Amino acid sequence: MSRTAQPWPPVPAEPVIAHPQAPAPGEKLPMHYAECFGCGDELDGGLHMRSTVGEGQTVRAQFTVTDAHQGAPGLAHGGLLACAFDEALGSIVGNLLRRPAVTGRLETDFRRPVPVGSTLFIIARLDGMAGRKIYVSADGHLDAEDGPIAVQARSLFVLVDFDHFTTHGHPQSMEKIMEARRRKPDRDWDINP
Ligand SMILES: CCCCC/C=C\C/C=C\C/C=C\C/C=C\CCCC(=O)SCCNC(=O)CCNC(=O)[C@H](O)C(C)(C)COP(=O)(O)OP(=O)(O)OC[C@H]1O[C@@H](n2cnc3c(N)ncnc32)[C@H](O)[C@@H]1OP(=O)(O)O
Repeated sequence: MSRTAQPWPPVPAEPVIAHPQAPAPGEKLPMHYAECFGCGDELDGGLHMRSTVGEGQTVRAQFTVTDAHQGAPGLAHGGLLACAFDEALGSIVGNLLRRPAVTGRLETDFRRPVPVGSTLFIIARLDGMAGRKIYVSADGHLDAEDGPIAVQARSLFVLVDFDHFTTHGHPQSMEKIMEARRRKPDRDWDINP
């Protein structure tokens, strides 16, 4: 149970309808961009997270805390934990809706210390949708899928179209992700919703 007093979603929301070609439960999800700090395989210092679709519109992700992730001695830095949740929540939105979206708001409750060497088993879910706003949340269980909850997060993602990335990002980065999409057209996303 969250310690946050506000209801969730904070506005009247409809159930989120997953894309008809969304990956099925059990499917492992690919990285969405090789230079993504959360999932990319080209950044030595990245989190290298991978996720899998779970039952009932959920995504499961794991994040193992190393010495490189410390804030307090021997404990994970809270900002990095928030990043791991942003990744898991972005993954559920991007992969189950197959539409581009960005994080508008992310709130975290840190309920237990997360030591170096431990693994957070994150389960993310789609909570509701209101226009372009997608509400999602996640629990992070310590060291096992049924371990105690150490971190919880709630987030608002806002659907955007691809112009968002061409307008605000770097053209060469966008070309890189578009090339990867061309190589796997079955994994293409719906754009310009
Ligand atoms: C990241 C994807 C890369 C490209 C790949 C494409 C597809 C992805 C597919 C798979 C992805 C798989 C994994 C992804 C993993 C990780 C993802 C990480 C995601 C990030 O790490 S991403 C970086 C951080 N993120 C930003 O860099 C956003 C900066 N920001 C903006 O770009 C604008 O701010 C924007 C676009 C958010 C909204 O701007 P806008 O002009 O389009 O729309 P507007 O302002 O009208 O907001 C519309 C409605 O949302 C409400 N709203 C907005 N913000 C709110 C807030 N904070 N609190 C409460 N409500 C809020 C408004 O109140 C309004 O509500 P209403 O409609 O009811 O009036």
